[in-house]
Amino acid sequence: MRLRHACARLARVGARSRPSHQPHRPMTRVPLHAASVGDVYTVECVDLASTGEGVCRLPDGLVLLCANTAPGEVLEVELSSVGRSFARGMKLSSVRASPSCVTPPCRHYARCGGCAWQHVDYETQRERKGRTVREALTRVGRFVDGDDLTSACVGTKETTRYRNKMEFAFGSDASGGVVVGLRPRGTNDSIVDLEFGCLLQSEAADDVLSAVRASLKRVRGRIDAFDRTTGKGTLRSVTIRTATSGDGKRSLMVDLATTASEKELTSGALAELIADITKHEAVTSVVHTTVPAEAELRRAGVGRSAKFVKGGKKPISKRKVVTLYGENKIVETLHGVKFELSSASFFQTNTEQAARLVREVVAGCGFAGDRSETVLDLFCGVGTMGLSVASNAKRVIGWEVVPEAVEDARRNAEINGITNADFYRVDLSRLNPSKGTKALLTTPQGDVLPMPDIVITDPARPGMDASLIAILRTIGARRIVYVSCNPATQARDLALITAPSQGSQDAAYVLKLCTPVDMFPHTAHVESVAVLDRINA
Ligand SMILES: C[S@@+](CC[C@H](N)C(=O)[O-])C[C@H]1O[C@@H](n2cnc3c(N)ncnc32)[C@H](O)[C@@H]1O
Repeated sequence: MRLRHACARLARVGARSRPSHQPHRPMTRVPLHAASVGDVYTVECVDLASTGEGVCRLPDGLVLLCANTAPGEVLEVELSSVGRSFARGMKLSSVRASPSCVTPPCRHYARCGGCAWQHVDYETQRERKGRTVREALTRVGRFVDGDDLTSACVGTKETTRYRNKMEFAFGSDASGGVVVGLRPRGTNDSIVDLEFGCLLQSEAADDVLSAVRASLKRVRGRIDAFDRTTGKGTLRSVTIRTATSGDGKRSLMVDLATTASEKELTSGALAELIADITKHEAVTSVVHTTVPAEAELRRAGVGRSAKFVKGGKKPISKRKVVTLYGENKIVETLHGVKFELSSASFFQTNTEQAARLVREVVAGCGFAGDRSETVLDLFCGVGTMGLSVASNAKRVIGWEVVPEAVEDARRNAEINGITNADFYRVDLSRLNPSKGTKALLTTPQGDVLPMPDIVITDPARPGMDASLIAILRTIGARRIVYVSCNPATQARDLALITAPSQGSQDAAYVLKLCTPVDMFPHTAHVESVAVLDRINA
Protein backbone atom coordinates (compact mmCIF):
# COMPACT_ATOMS: atom_id res chain seq x y z
CA MET A 1 0.00 0.00 0.00
CA ARG A 2 1.54 3.29 -1.09
CA LEU A 3 -0.15 6.02 0.85
CA ARG A 4 0.95 9.32 -0.50
CA HIS A 5 -0.40 12.34 1.28
CA ALA A 6 -1.73 11.25 4.63
CA CYS A 7 -3.00 14.69 5.49
CA ALA A 8 -6.18 15.34 7.43
CA ARG A 9 -7.13 18.20 5.05
CA LEU A 10 -7.24 15.71 2.21
CA ALA A 11 -8.88 12.90 4.10
CA ARG A 12 -11.71 12.68 1.55
CA VAL A 13 -9.29 11.67 -1.14
CA GLY A 14 -7.13 8.60 -0.95
CA ALA A 15 -4.57 6.79 -3.04
CA ARG A 16 -3.57 3.18 -3.30
CA SER A 17 -0.82 1.46 -5.22
CA ARG A 18 -1.19 0.53 -8.87
CA PRO A 19 -2.90 -2.85 -9.43
CA SER A 20 -0.49 -5.81 -9.67
CA HIS A 21 -1.14 -6.22 -13.44
CA GLN A 22 0.36 -2.76 -14.09
CA PRO A 23 4.02 -2.92 -15.15
CA HIS A 24 6.30 -0.54 -13.29
CA ARG A 25 7.28 2.35 -15.58
CA PRO A 26 10.60 3.95 -14.69
CA MET A 27 10.58 7.73 -14.36
CA THR A 28 12.59 9.52 -17.04
CA ARG A 29 12.72 12.88 -15.25
CA VAL A 30 12.23 14.11 -11.74
CA PRO A 31 8.45 14.45 -11.35
CA LEU A 32 6.98 17.69 -10.11
CA HIS A 33 4.03 15.82 -8.67
CA ALA A 34 4.06 12.73 -6.54
CA ALA A 35 1.47 10.86 -8.62
CA SER A 36 2.48 8.48 -11.38
CA VAL A 37 0.80 6.58 -14.19
CA GLY A 38 -1.03 3.50 -12.94
CA ASP A 39 -1.74 4.87 -9.46
CA VAL A 40 -5.32 4.53 -8.30
CA TYR A 41 -7.03 7.32 -6.37
CA THR A 42 -10.44 7.92 -4.93
CA VAL A 43 -11.40 11.46 -5.84
CA GLU A 44 -14.43 13.70 -6.07
CA CYS A 45 -15.44 15.33 -9.34
CA VAL A 46 -15.83 19.03 -8.58
CA ASP A 47 -16.31 20.65 -11.98
CA LEU A 48 -16.90 20.13 -15.69
CA ALA A 49 -14.15 20.83 -18.27
CA SER A 50 -14.93 22.15 -21.76
CA THR A 51 -13.93 18.73 -23.15
CA GLY A 52 -16.75 17.10 -21.16
CA GLU A 53 -14.30 15.52 -18.75
CA GLY A 54 -14.86 15.84 -15.03
CA VAL A 55 -12.38 17.98 -13.08
CA CYS A 56 -11.03 16.34 -9.91
CA ARG A 57 -7.99 17.06 -7.74
CA LEU A 58 -5.26 14.74 -6.52
CA PRO A 59 -4.15 15.05 -2.89
CA ASP A 60 -1.25 17.38 -3.82
CA GLY A 61 -3.64 19.68 -5.67
CA LEU A 62 -2.81 18.51 -9.22
CA VAL A 63 -5.86 18.76 -11.49
CA LEU A 64 -7.08 15.36 -12.68
CA LEU A 65 -9.31 15.14 -15.75
CA CYS A 66 -11.47 12.06 -16.12
CA ALA A 67 -14.13 11.11 -18.68
CA ASN A 68 -17.61 9.77 -17.84
CA THR A 69 -18.01 11.61 -14.58
CA ALA A 70 -19.95 14.66 -13.46
CA PRO A 71 -19.74 17.14 -10.57
CA GLY A 72 -20.60 15.53 -7.23
CA GLU A 73 -19.51 12.00 -8.11
CA VAL A 74 -16.92 10.24 -5.93
CA LEU A 75 -15.02 7.79 -8.09
CA GLU A 76 -12.05 5.51 -8.26
CA VAL A 77 -9.63 6.57 -11.01
CA GLU A 78 -6.49 5.00 -12.45
CA LEU A 79 -4.01 7.60 -13.74
CA SER A 80 -3.24 7.28 -17.46
CA SER A 81 -0.97 10.31 -17.81
CA VAL A 82 0.68 12.77 -15.43
CA GLY A 83 1.85 16.13 -16.74
CA ARG A 84 3.22 19.24 -15.11
CA SER A 85 -0.12 21.03 -14.91
CA PHE A 86 -2.66 18.23 -15.00
CA ALA A 87 -3.13 14.48 -15.01
CA ARG A 88 -5.63 12.29 -16.85
CA GLY A 89 -7.26 9.18 -15.53
CA MET A 90 -9.68 6.40 -16.36
CA LYS A 91 -12.72 5.84 -14.19
CA LEU A 92 -12.63 2.38 -12.60
CA SER A 93 -15.79 2.56 -10.51
CA SER A 94 -18.25 4.93 -8.93
CA VAL A 95 -18.24 5.23 -5.13
CA ARG A 96 -21.03 7.81 -4.93
CA ALA A 97 -23.19 8.81 -7.89
CA SER A 98 -23.39 12.40 -9.15
CA PRO A 99 -26.76 14.14 -8.74
CA SER A 100 -26.23 15.90 -12.08
CA CYS A 101 -25.39 12.84 -14.17
CA VAL A 102 -28.00 11.88 -16.81
CA THR A 103 -28.26 9.32 -19.60
CA PRO A 104 -27.00 11.02 -22.78
CA PRO A 105 -29.92 11.28 -25.24
CA CYS A 106 -27.75 10.56 -28.29
CA ARG A 107 -26.64 7.02 -29.13
CA HIS A 108 -23.38 8.34 -30.58
CA TYR A 109 -22.44 10.25 -27.43
CA ALA A 110 -19.72 7.83 -26.27
CA ARG A 111 -17.49 8.56 -29.29
CA CYS A 112 -18.78 11.63 -31.10
CA GLY A 113 -17.09 14.98 -30.48
CA GLY A 114 -20.28 16.95 -31.19
CA CYS A 115 -21.77 17.24 -27.69
CA ALA A 116 -19.27 16.66 -24.87
CA TRP A 117 -21.65 17.67 -22.04
CA GLN A 118 -24.62 15.40 -22.84
CA HIS A 119 -24.04 13.26 -19.73
CA VAL A 120 -24.72 16.23 -17.45
CA ASP A 121 -28.18 17.66 -16.70
CA TYR A 122 -29.08 20.94 -18.38
CA GLU A 123 -29.29 23.01 -15.19
CA THR A 124 -25.69 22.09 -14.32
CA GLN A 125 -24.60 23.01 -17.85
CA ARG A 126 -26.38 26.37 -17.65
CA GLU A 127 -24.88 27.14 -14.24
CA ARG A 128 -21.39 26.19 -15.52
CA LYS A 129 -21.72 28.51 -18.52
CA GLY A 130 -22.76 31.41 -16.28
CA ARG A 131 -19.69 30.71 -14.17
CA THR A 132 -17.43 30.64 -17.27
CA VAL A 133 -18.47 34.22 -18.05
CA ARG A 134 -18.18 35.36 -14.41
CA GLU A 135 -14.74 33.78 -14.03
CA ALA A 136 -13.51 35.39 -17.26
CA LEU A 137 -14.60 38.81 -15.98
CA THR A 138 -12.87 38.38 -12.63
CA ARG A 139 -9.75 36.45 -13.73
CA VAL A 140 -9.05 37.86 -17.21
CA GLY A 141 -10.78 41.25 -17.04
CA ARG A 142 -9.86 41.78 -13.35
CA PHE A 143 -13.31 43.21 -12.60
CA VAL A 144 -13.53 43.08 -8.82
CA ASP A 145 -17.32 43.11 -9.08
CA GLY A 146 -17.41 40.54 -11.94
CA ASP A 147 -19.74 38.26 -9.95
CA ASP A 148 -22.31 40.99 -9.32
CA LEU A 149 -22.15 42.24 -12.91
CA THR A 150 -23.03 38.86 -14.43
CA SER A 151 -26.64 37.77 -14.59
CA ALA A 152 -27.84 34.16 -14.78
CA CYS A 153 -27.26 32.38 -18.07
CA VAL A 154 -30.28 32.60 -20.39
CA GLY A 155 -31.16 28.96 -21.04
CA THR A 156 -33.42 27.14 -23.47
CA LYS A 157 -36.08 24.40 -23.40
CA GLU A 158 -34.88 23.04 -26.74
CA THR A 159 -31.70 21.22 -25.84
CA THR A 160 -31.79 18.94 -28.88
CA ARG A 161 -32.45 19.66 -32.58
CA TYR A 162 -31.61 23.32 -32.02
CA ARG A 163 -29.11 23.88 -34.84
CA ASN A 164 -30.25 25.24 -38.21
CA LYS A 165 -26.97 24.22 -39.83
CA MET A 166 -24.70 21.19 -39.50
CA GLU A 167 -21.59 20.30 -41.46
CA PHE A 168 -20.69 16.61 -41.65
CA ALA A 169 -17.39 15.26 -42.94
CA PHE A 170 -16.85 12.25 -45.17
CA GLY A 171 -14.26 9.65 -44.21
CA SER A 172 -13.27 6.06 -44.94
CA ASP A 173 -14.29 3.06 -42.89
CA ALA A 174 -12.03 0.09 -42.16
CA SER A 175 -13.27 -1.82 -45.23
CA GLY A 176 -12.76 1.04 -47.68
CA GLY A 177 -16.34 2.34 -47.80
CA VAL A 178 -17.27 6.00 -47.30
CA VAL A 179 -18.91 7.12 -44.04
CA VAL A 180 -20.40 10.49 -43.14
CA GLY A 181 -20.48 12.04 -39.69
CA LEU A 182 -18.58 14.07 -37.13
CA ARG A 183 -15.06 13.82 -35.77
CA PRO A 184 -14.62 11.69 -32.64
CA ARG A 185 -13.94 13.44 -29.34
CA GLY A 186 -10.30 14.40 -28.93
CA THR A 187 -9.04 13.45 -32.39
CA ASN A 188 -9.45 14.69 -35.95
CA ASP A 189 -8.19 11.75 -37.94
CA SER A 190 -11.36 9.64 -38.28
CA ILE A 191 -15.14 9.99 -38.55
CA VAL A 192 -17.98 8.73 -36.35
CA ASP A 193 -20.50 7.22 -38.77
CA LEU A 194 -23.81 8.78 -37.61
CA GLU A 195 -26.03 5.77 -38.31
CA PHE A 196 -28.67 6.98 -35.81
CA GLY A 197 -28.64 10.56 -37.12
CA CYS A 198 -27.62 13.70 -35.26
CA LEU A 199 -29.74 15.06 -32.42
CA LEU A 200 -28.44 18.58 -33.04
CA GLN A 201 -30.29 19.08 -36.32
CA SER A 202 -33.94 18.95 -37.42
CA GLU A 203 -35.62 15.61 -38.12
CA ALA A 204 -35.97 16.63 -41.77
CA ALA A 205 -32.21 17.23 -41.93
CA ASP A 206 -31.65 13.83 -40.29
CA ASP A 207 -33.71 12.22 -43.09
CA VAL A 208 -31.37 13.81 -45.62
CA LEU A 209 -28.35 12.52 -43.70
CA SER A 210 -29.86 9.00 -43.85
CA ALA A 211 -30.42 9.42 -47.60
CA VAL A 212 -26.75 10.38 -48.00
CA ARG A 213 -25.68 7.29 -46.00
CA ALA A 214 -27.93 5.01 -48.08
CA SER A 215 -26.63 6.53 -51.29
CA LEU A 216 -23.01 6.04 -50.17
CA LYS A 217 -23.77 2.33 -49.73
CA ARG A 218 -25.17 2.13 -53.27
CA VAL A 219 -22.13 3.81 -54.85
CA ARG A 220 -19.65 1.94 -52.67
CA GLY A 221 -16.29 1.35 -54.37
CA ARG A 222 -16.97 3.95 -57.07
CA ILE A 223 -16.18 7.11 -55.08
CA ASP A 224 -13.92 7.82 -52.12
CA ALA A 225 -13.63 10.29 -49.30
CA PHE A 226 -11.09 13.12 -49.40
CA ASP A 227 -8.03 12.36 -47.30
CA ARG A 228 -6.75 15.55 -45.64
CA THR A 229 -3.29 14.08 -45.11
CA THR A 230 -2.63 13.10 -48.74
CA GLY A 231 -4.91 15.54 -50.59
CA LYS A 232 -6.43 12.55 -52.49
CA GLY A 233 -10.09 11.55 -52.81
CA THR A 234 -13.33 13.32 -53.73
CA LEU A 235 -16.00 13.70 -51.02
CA ARG A 236 -15.18 16.31 -48.37
CA SER A 237 -18.27 17.44 -46.49
CA VAL A 238 -22.01 17.87 -46.64
CA THR A 239 -23.67 20.85 -44.96
CA ILE A 240 -27.40 20.73 -44.28
CA ARG A 241 -29.19 23.97 -43.48
CA THR A 242 -32.78 23.98 -42.17
CA ALA A 243 -35.04 27.02 -42.43
CA THR A 244 -38.42 27.05 -40.72
CA SER A 245 -41.28 29.16 -42.05
CA GLY A 246 -44.03 30.75 -39.93
CA ASP A 247 -46.29 27.65 -40.32
CA GLY A 248 -43.47 25.35 -39.13
CA LYS A 249 -42.69 24.03 -42.64
CA ARG A 250 -39.04 23.07 -43.11
CA SER A 251 -36.98 23.82 -46.20
CA LEU A 252 -33.49 22.44 -46.53
CA MET A 253 -30.40 23.59 -48.37
CA VAL A 254 -27.71 20.97 -48.96
CA ASP A 255 -24.17 22.02 -49.83
CA LEU A 256 -21.94 19.20 -51.02
CA ALA A 257 -18.24 20.06 -50.92
CA THR A 258 -15.98 17.89 -53.08
CA THR A 259 -12.80 18.08 -55.13
CA ALA A 260 -14.70 16.95 -58.26
CA SER A 261 -14.67 18.70 -61.62
CA GLU A 262 -17.96 20.01 -63.09
CA LYS A 263 -18.04 17.02 -65.47
CA GLU A 264 -18.17 14.59 -62.55
CA LEU A 265 -21.30 16.34 -61.25
CA THR A 266 -23.39 15.14 -64.18
CA SER A 267 -22.43 11.48 -64.50
CA GLY A 268 -21.14 8.67 -62.33
CA ALA A 269 -21.27 8.05 -58.59
CA LEU A 270 -21.28 11.71 -57.54
CA ALA A 271 -24.16 12.51 -59.88
CA GLU A 272 -26.11 9.58 -58.34
CA LEU A 273 -25.45 10.90 -54.84
CA ILE A 274 -26.65 14.37 -55.86
CA ALA A 275 -29.79 12.87 -57.47
CA ASP A 276 -30.56 10.95 -54.25
CA ILE A 277 -30.28 14.15 -52.18
CA THR A 278 -32.41 16.15 -54.61
CA LYS A 279 -35.21 13.54 -54.45
CA HIS A 280 -35.84 14.39 -50.80
CA GLU A 281 -39.14 16.26 -50.41
CA ALA A 282 -37.97 18.99 -48.02
CA VAL A 283 -34.82 19.81 -50.00
CA THR A 284 -35.37 23.09 -51.85
CA SER A 285 -31.78 23.83 -52.78
CA VAL A 286 -28.66 21.79 -53.61
CA VAL A 287 -25.36 23.51 -54.23
CA HIS A 288 -21.92 22.15 -54.95
CA THR A 289 -18.74 23.70 -53.63
CA THR A 290 -15.49 22.73 -55.33
CA VAL A 291 -12.61 22.75 -52.90
CA PRO A 292 -9.22 22.07 -54.52
CA ALA A 293 -7.48 18.83 -53.61
CA GLU A 294 -4.66 19.93 -51.32
CA ALA A 295 -3.28 18.15 -48.26
CA GLU A 296 -4.20 20.18 -45.17
CA LEU A 297 -2.79 18.19 -42.30
CA ARG A 298 0.77 17.35 -41.51
CA ARG A 299 2.16 14.86 -39.04
CA ALA A 300 3.53 16.58 -35.97
CA GLY A 301 5.86 14.75 -33.59
CA VAL A 302 7.15 11.21 -33.84
CA GLY A 303 6.30 7.84 -32.35
CA ARG A 304 3.38 7.51 -29.95
CA SER A 305 2.98 11.25 -29.55
CA ALA A 306 2.56 11.84 -33.31
CA LYS A 307 -0.67 13.46 -34.37
CA PHE A 308 -2.02 15.30 -37.36
CA VAL A 309 -2.29 19.06 -37.09
CA LYS A 310 -3.38 21.76 -39.52
CA GLY A 311 -0.34 22.25 -41.69
CA GLY A 312 1.37 24.74 -43.94
CA LYS A 313 0.88 28.44 -44.29
CA LYS A 314 -0.67 28.17 -47.75
CA PRO A 315 -3.61 30.57 -48.27
CA ILE A 316 -7.00 28.85 -48.40
CA SER A 317 -7.71 28.34 -52.08
CA LYS A 318 -10.77 29.94 -53.56
CA ARG A 319 -13.88 27.81 -53.45
CA LYS A 320 -16.22 27.65 -56.42
CA VAL A 321 -19.96 27.33 -55.79
CA VAL A 322 -22.52 26.16 -58.37
CA THR A 323 -26.24 25.71 -57.81
CA LEU A 324 -27.44 22.26 -58.88
CA TYR A 325 -31.08 22.40 -57.82
CA GLY A 326 -33.38 25.26 -56.77
CA GLU A 327 -31.73 28.56 -55.86
CA ASN A 328 -28.64 29.21 -53.76
CA LYS A 329 -30.73 30.78 -51.03
CA ILE A 330 -32.87 29.93 -48.07
CA VAL A 331 -34.99 32.29 -45.99
CA GLU A 332 -34.84 32.41 -42.18
CA THR A 333 -36.82 34.77 -39.93
CA LEU A 334 -35.38 36.28 -36.76
CA HIS A 335 -36.88 39.01 -34.54
CA GLY A 336 -39.47 39.70 -37.27
CA VAL A 337 -36.77 40.28 -39.91
CA LYS A 338 -36.36 37.98 -42.94
CA PHE A 339 -32.82 36.92 -43.78
CA GLU A 340 -32.02 35.54 -47.22
CA LEU A 341 -29.01 33.28 -46.79
CA SER A 342 -26.72 31.85 -49.42
CA SER A 343 -24.73 28.65 -48.78
CA ALA A 344 -21.67 30.73 -47.76
CA SER A 345 -23.48 33.21 -45.46
CA PHE A 346 -22.77 33.17 -41.74
CA PHE A 347 -25.97 33.10 -39.70
CA GLN A 348 -26.60 32.41 -36.02
CA THR A 349 -26.99 28.61 -35.87
CA ASN A 350 -29.58 28.42 -33.09
CA THR A 351 -32.48 30.52 -34.37
CA GLU A 352 -34.57 30.29 -31.20
CA GLN A 353 -31.74 31.36 -28.91
CA ALA A 354 -30.53 33.93 -31.44
CA ALA A 355 -33.95 35.59 -30.99
CA ARG A 356 -33.25 35.74 -27.22
CA LEU A 357 -29.75 37.07 -27.89
CA VAL A 358 -31.18 39.79 -30.14
CA ARG A 359 -33.74 40.67 -27.44
CA GLU A 360 -30.85 41.11 -24.98
CA VAL A 361 -29.06 43.33 -27.50
CA VAL A 362 -32.16 45.47 -28.16
CA ALA A 363 -32.73 45.85 -24.40
CA GLY A 364 -29.00 46.53 -23.89
CA CYS A 365 -29.08 49.39 -26.42
CA GLY A 366 -31.56 51.22 -24.15
CA PHE A 367 -33.14 53.19 -26.99
CA ALA A 368 -34.60 56.60 -26.17
CA GLY A 369 -37.85 55.55 -27.87
CA ASP A 370 -38.02 58.45 -30.35
CA ARG A 371 -35.93 56.95 -33.17
CA SER A 372 -33.37 59.72 -32.73
CA GLU A 373 -30.25 57.60 -32.31
CA THR A 374 -27.58 56.40 -34.72
CA VAL A 375 -26.27 52.84 -34.25
CA LEU A 376 -22.91 51.52 -35.40
CA ASP A 377 -23.11 47.74 -36.01
CA LEU A 378 -19.54 46.38 -36.01
CA PHE A 379 -18.81 42.88 -37.37
CA CYS A 380 -22.35 42.99 -38.76
CA GLY A 381 -22.29 39.81 -40.90
CA VAL A 382 -25.57 39.61 -42.85
CA GLY A 383 -26.99 42.43 -40.71
CA THR A 384 -28.53 40.29 -37.94
CA MET A 385 -28.11 42.84 -35.14
CA GLY A 386 -28.32 46.08 -37.13
CA LEU A 387 -31.49 45.11 -39.02
CA SER A 388 -33.10 43.85 -35.80
CA VAL A 389 -32.67 47.26 -34.13
CA ALA A 390 -33.34 49.41 -37.22
CA SER A 391 -36.97 50.10 -36.27
CA ASN A 392 -35.74 51.65 -32.98
CA ALA A 393 -33.06 53.83 -34.57
CA LYS A 394 -32.70 56.88 -36.78
CA ARG A 395 -29.91 55.25 -38.73
CA VAL A 396 -27.87 52.02 -38.67
CA ILE A 397 -24.35 51.80 -40.10
CA GLY A 398 -22.85 48.30 -40.42
CA TRP A 399 -19.21 47.31 -41.00
CA GLU A 400 -18.08 43.84 -42.07
CA VAL A 401 -15.02 42.34 -43.81
CA VAL A 402 -16.64 39.61 -45.95
CA PRO A 403 -17.92 41.22 -49.18
CA GLU A 404 -20.65 38.56 -49.69
CA ALA A 405 -21.96 39.20 -46.17
CA VAL A 406 -22.10 42.96 -46.87
CA GLU A 407 -24.09 42.23 -50.04
CA ASP A 408 -26.40 39.89 -48.08
CA ALA A 409 -26.91 42.58 -45.41
CA ARG A 410 -27.85 45.16 -48.06
CA ARG A 411 -30.24 42.73 -49.77
CA ASN A 412 -31.76 41.79 -46.40
CA ALA A 413 -32.42 45.47 -45.69
CA GLU A 414 -34.09 45.74 -49.09
CA ILE A 415 -36.36 42.67 -48.80
CA ASN A 416 -37.54 43.90 -45.39
CA GLY A 417 -38.18 47.45 -46.65
CA ILE A 418 -35.59 48.82 -44.19
CA THR A 419 -34.30 52.12 -45.59
CA ASN A 420 -32.31 53.51 -42.64
CA ALA A 421 -29.52 50.89 -42.66
CA ASP A 422 -26.28 51.02 -44.72
CA PHE A 423 -23.60 48.36 -44.78
CA TYR A 424 -19.97 48.77 -45.80
CA ARG A 425 -16.93 46.58 -46.18
CA VAL A 426 -13.91 47.17 -43.99
CA ASP A 427 -11.27 45.14 -42.22
CA LEU A 428 -11.77 46.21 -38.61
CA SER A 429 -8.38 44.81 -37.62
CA ARG A 430 -6.56 47.22 -39.94
CA LEU A 431 -7.86 50.62 -38.88
CA ASN A 432 -5.46 53.47 -38.31
CA PRO A 433 -6.08 54.99 -34.85
CA SER A 434 -4.04 58.09 -35.71
CA LYS A 435 -6.94 59.09 -38.00
CA GLY A 436 -9.16 59.37 -34.93
CA THR A 437 -12.92 59.05 -35.48
CA LYS A 438 -12.44 59.29 -39.26
CA ALA A 439 -10.84 55.83 -39.24
CA LEU A 440 -14.29 54.34 -38.62
CA LEU A 441 -16.68 57.08 -39.65
CA THR A 442 -15.74 57.52 -43.30
CA THR A 443 -17.28 55.35 -46.04
CA PRO A 444 -15.08 53.70 -48.71
CA GLN A 445 -16.36 56.48 -51.02
CA GLY A 446 -15.06 59.16 -48.61
CA ASP A 447 -18.43 60.29 -47.15
CA VAL A 448 -18.29 61.28 -43.49
CA LEU A 449 -20.74 59.32 -41.33
CA PRO A 450 -22.56 60.72 -38.27
CA MET A 451 -21.22 60.11 -34.75
CA PRO A 452 -23.05 57.08 -33.33
CA ASP A 453 -24.99 57.20 -30.08
CA ILE A 454 -24.85 53.43 -29.65
CA VAL A 455 -22.26 50.88 -30.81
CA ILE A 456 -23.08 47.18 -31.17
CA THR A 457 -19.99 45.05 -31.62
CA ASP A 458 -20.02 41.28 -32.27
CA PRO A 459 -16.49 40.14 -33.17
CA ALA A 460 -15.39 36.59 -33.94
CA ARG A 461 -13.57 34.53 -31.25
CA PRO A 462 -10.28 36.53 -31.23
CA GLY A 463 -12.21 39.61 -30.08
CA MET A 464 -11.45 43.22 -31.04
CA ASP A 465 -8.15 44.69 -32.09
CA ALA A 466 -6.64 47.18 -29.60
CA SER A 467 -6.61 49.87 -32.31
CA LEU A 468 -10.37 49.46 -32.84
CA ILE A 469 -10.94 49.82 -29.09
CA ALA A 470 -8.83 53.01 -29.07
CA ILE A 471 -10.97 54.42 -31.92
CA LEU A 472 -14.20 53.50 -30.13
CA ARG A 473 -12.99 55.38 -27.07
CA THR A 474 -12.26 58.40 -29.26
CA ILE A 475 -15.77 58.21 -30.74
CA GLY A 476 -17.28 58.03 -27.28
CA ALA A 477 -20.79 56.72 -28.05
CA ARG A 478 -23.04 56.90 -24.99
CA ARG A 479 -23.43 53.11 -24.93
CA ILE A 480 -21.56 50.07 -26.22
CA VAL A 481 -23.20 46.64 -26.45
CA TYR A 482 -20.54 43.97 -26.82
CA VAL A 483 -21.73 40.52 -28.01
CA SER A 484 -19.18 37.73 -27.82
CA CYS A 485 -18.79 33.99 -28.27
CA ASN A 486 -15.53 33.98 -26.32
CA PRO A 487 -15.75 35.10 -22.67
CA ALA A 488 -11.94 35.35 -22.31
CA THR A 489 -11.31 37.75 -25.21
CA GLN A 490 -14.47 39.67 -24.30
CA ALA A 491 -13.21 40.15 -20.73
CA ARG A 492 -9.79 41.27 -22.05
CA ASP A 493 -11.45 43.84 -24.34
CA LEU A 494 -13.88 45.04 -21.64
CA ALA A 495 -10.88 45.75 -19.42
CA LEU A 496 -9.39 47.94 -22.18
CA ILE A 497 -12.67 49.74 -22.84
CA THR A 498 -13.15 50.51 -19.14
CA ALA A 499 -9.51 51.53 -18.44
CA PRO A 500 -9.21 55.09 -17.01
CA SER A 501 -9.50 57.92 -19.53
CA GLN A 502 -6.25 59.52 -20.78
CA GLY A 503 -7.79 62.92 -21.55
CA SER A 504 -10.56 64.74 -23.37
CA GLN A 505 -10.06 62.74 -26.61
CA ASP A 506 -10.56 59.45 -24.85
CA ALA A 507 -13.89 58.46 -23.29
CA ALA A 508 -13.98 56.01 -20.41
CA TYR A 509 -16.70 53.45 -19.90
CA VAL A 510 -18.19 51.52 -17.06
CA LEU A 511 -19.42 47.93 -17.37
CA LYS A 512 -23.10 47.81 -16.35
CA LEU A 513 -24.06 44.19 -16.94
CA CYS A 514 -23.01 41.00 -18.67
CA THR A 515 -25.64 38.43 -19.68
CA PRO A 516 -24.58 34.93 -20.73
CA VAL A 517 -26.84 33.27 -23.32
CA ASP A 518 -26.67 29.55 -24.02
CA MET A 519 -26.77 29.07 -27.78
CA PHE A 520 -25.22 25.58 -27.78
CA PRO A 521 -26.58 23.14 -25.17
CA HIS A 522 -24.38 20.09 -24.47
CA THR A 523 -21.23 22.00 -25.42
CA ALA A 524 -19.00 24.34 -23.40
CA HIS A 525 -19.71 27.27 -25.74
CA VAL A 526 -21.44 30.33 -24.33
CA GLU A 527 -22.36 33.69 -25.82
CA SER A 528 -22.53 36.84 -23.70
CA VAL A 529 -23.89 40.35 -24.07
CA ALA A 530 -22.05 43.09 -22.15
CA VAL A 531 -23.48 46.58 -21.75
CA LEU A 532 -21.15 49.54 -21.16
CA ASP A 533 -22.02 53.16 -20.48
CA ARG A 534 -19.85 56.14 -21.17
CA ILE A 535 -18.87 57.83 -17.91
CA ASN A 536 -20.35 61.37 -17.79
CA ALA A 537 -22.11 60.79 -21.13
C1 LIG B 1 -19.62 36.40 -34.67
S1 LIG B 1 -19.90 36.92 -36.29
C2 LIG B 1 -21.20 38.08 -36.01
C3 LIG B 1 -22.05 38.37 -37.20
C4 LIG B 1 -23.33 39.13 -36.95
N1 LIG B 1 -23.20 40.17 -35.98
C5 LIG B 1 -24.43 38.18 -36.55
O1 LIG B 1 -24.94 38.24 -35.43
O2 LIG B 1 -24.84 37.36 -37.40
C6 LIG B 1 -18.49 37.90 -36.58
C7 LIG B 1 -18.47 38.60 -37.92
O3 LIG B 1 -17.27 39.39 -37.98
C8 LIG B 1 -16.76 39.33 -39.28
N2 LIG B 1 -15.34 39.68 -39.19
C9 LIG B 1 -14.33 38.87 -38.77
N3 LIG B 1 -13.17 39.55 -38.80
C10 LIG B 1 -13.44 40.80 -39.23
C11 LIG B 1 -12.64 41.95 -39.45
N4 LIG B 1 -11.33 41.92 -39.26
N5 LIG B 1 -13.25 43.08 -39.89
C12 LIG B 1 -14.59 43.11 -40.09
N6 LIG B 1 -15.40 42.03 -39.90
C13 LIG B 1 -14.83 40.89 -39.47
C14 LIG B 1 -17.05 37.93 -39.74
O4 LIG B 1 -17.04 37.83 -41.13
C15 LIG B 1 -18.44 37.70 -39.12
O5 LIG B 1 -19.46 38.09 -40.01
